[in-house]
Amino acid sequence: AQEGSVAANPQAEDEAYVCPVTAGSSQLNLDFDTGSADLWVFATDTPSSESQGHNLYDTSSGQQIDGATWDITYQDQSGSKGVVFSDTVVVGGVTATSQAVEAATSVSTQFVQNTGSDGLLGLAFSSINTVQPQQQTTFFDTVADSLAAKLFTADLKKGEAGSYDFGYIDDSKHTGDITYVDVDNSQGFWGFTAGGYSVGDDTSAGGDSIGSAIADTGTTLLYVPSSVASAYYQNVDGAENDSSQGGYVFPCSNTLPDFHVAIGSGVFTVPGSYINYAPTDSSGSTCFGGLQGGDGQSLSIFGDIFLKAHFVVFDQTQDSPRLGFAPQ
Ligand SMILES: COc1ccc(CN)cc1O
Repeated sequence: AQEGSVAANPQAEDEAYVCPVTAGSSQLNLDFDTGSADLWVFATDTPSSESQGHNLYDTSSGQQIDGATWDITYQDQSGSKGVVFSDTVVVGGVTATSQAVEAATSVSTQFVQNTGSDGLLGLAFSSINTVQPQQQTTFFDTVADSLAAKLFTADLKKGEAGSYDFGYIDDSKHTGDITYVDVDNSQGFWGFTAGGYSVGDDTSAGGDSIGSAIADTGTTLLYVPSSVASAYYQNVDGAENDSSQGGYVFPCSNTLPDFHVAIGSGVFTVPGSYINYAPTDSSGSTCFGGLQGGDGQSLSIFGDIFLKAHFVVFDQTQDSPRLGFAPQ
């Protein structure tokens, strides 16, 4: 049975986490994204005007899947599209033979400009893979039956390398028990129900329920209902929701309060220091919040700001999928 571990390297400001992957004969740094289900890469098929500075997948090592194409658009309206090859993909020693590797023939500027990422490796459910006419499986689904245990874990960290493990739980990476909650994968995501929340020294997480949420390693920040974000920033001197900046900003001199949320039988904390995300400009006087209100969409997105404070188990060992959360 297979098992393996790969480093999750933070990009600047923990904007995304990239992991070394071998696809065919090519070494690539891919953004592991539990919010999508396509493994797509910058490739020798990508226009050179769009691929400068990126490691490229050499499509000559793969077998092109005849007639297969893909086209993906993300929440932030970035996206890419292209053709599909079958090749061997290795992550932390775990080998997927005949894995669909989606080679980009067009990539949006956000990805072109982020030369630290050579593509994405989707870890959501294969039901939302965009390849047509035959939908393909994610890396995890491709190897799942060969793993010692049908699960993977994410141990992302603030400002330093963490890891993704496949096929086993490394109990040295978490403290205390793992709290498991049911997953609703009807929309292809690792969906769960978040309970009440609280702010600062009140660790009760007794407030209004946050509701439906997804665990999304491919989203940088933590997006909650606007009422929750508003209640949080009532506790931050000088905070304002500045549409020209894209959300809540505040004087960087603040010490931000912790954010606590009930999930299943547990209460999970995001340190206030994690919510003091980054300065909005080089003067460093105004800072952008790591916790933001959703733009009206119904799902809360528990992105890296939340995930990097915890050890998270993405578990398909049971009859239905579940998520596990533990303090690191
Ligand atoms: C533009 O950068 C990205 C856009 C979308 C995703 C997937 N949530 C990951 C990214 O790194």
